[in-house]
Amino acid sequence: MKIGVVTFPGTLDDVDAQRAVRIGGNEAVALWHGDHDLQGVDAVVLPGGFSYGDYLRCGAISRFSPVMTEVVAAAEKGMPVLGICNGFQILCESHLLPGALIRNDHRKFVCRDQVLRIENNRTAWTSAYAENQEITVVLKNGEGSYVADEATLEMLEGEGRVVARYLEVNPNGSLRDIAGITNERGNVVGLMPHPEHAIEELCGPGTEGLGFFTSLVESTFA
Ligand SMILES: NC(=O)CC[C@H](N)C(=O)O
Repeated sequence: MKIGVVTFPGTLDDVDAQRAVRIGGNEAVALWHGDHDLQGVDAVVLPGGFSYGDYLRCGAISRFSPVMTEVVAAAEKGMPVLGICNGFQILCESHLLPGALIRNDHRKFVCRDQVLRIENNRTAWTSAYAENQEITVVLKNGEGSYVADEATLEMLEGEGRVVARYLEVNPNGSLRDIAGITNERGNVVGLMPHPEHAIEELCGPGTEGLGFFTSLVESTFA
């Protein structure tokens, strides 16, 4: 599959995401924030970083990039989109996912290996995992605390749309330990931790993040 990886001014993890896409058996296509078309890709990854310097709120400016008009339109038609960390923030700002990411409750940037439970393996990006599989990946953010109103949280829980939950430690004050969510259709996933940094034994905490990049090959969304 051809997976586009978008670079915004200030993006940090686009090259790692492209590498993860390739190691996952897909072709990586570099997309730019100013692009007006998606070059025929089958799916898009919005990678982590500090797009537009995190001004206003993380992701608040990127949401208005030309490429996001295309990504939102394609996602609404069912194209798989994965937002990692800053990408998750952009997806919430774009209203492709509900809720928001706000400053960590302890007010410090956090960087650690984080254990997660994959609670929904029926999405385009998580089908390679077993239900409730526990994985360890990297977490690094300043504004990673997931918040939503009670009704939205109940809806997400009731519809099984919590994709991943923090285990052992809640690193940022996210409500209900939420680390990642999906939209109703399961094609759009936002995840605060970074699976693209856990794909090779040589660096990072093992290879348990790779499933996010191999799922699409087998997925019914493909
Ligand atoms: N690793 C990231 O993508 C960081 C996202 C964002 N800049 C934050 O600090 O929360």
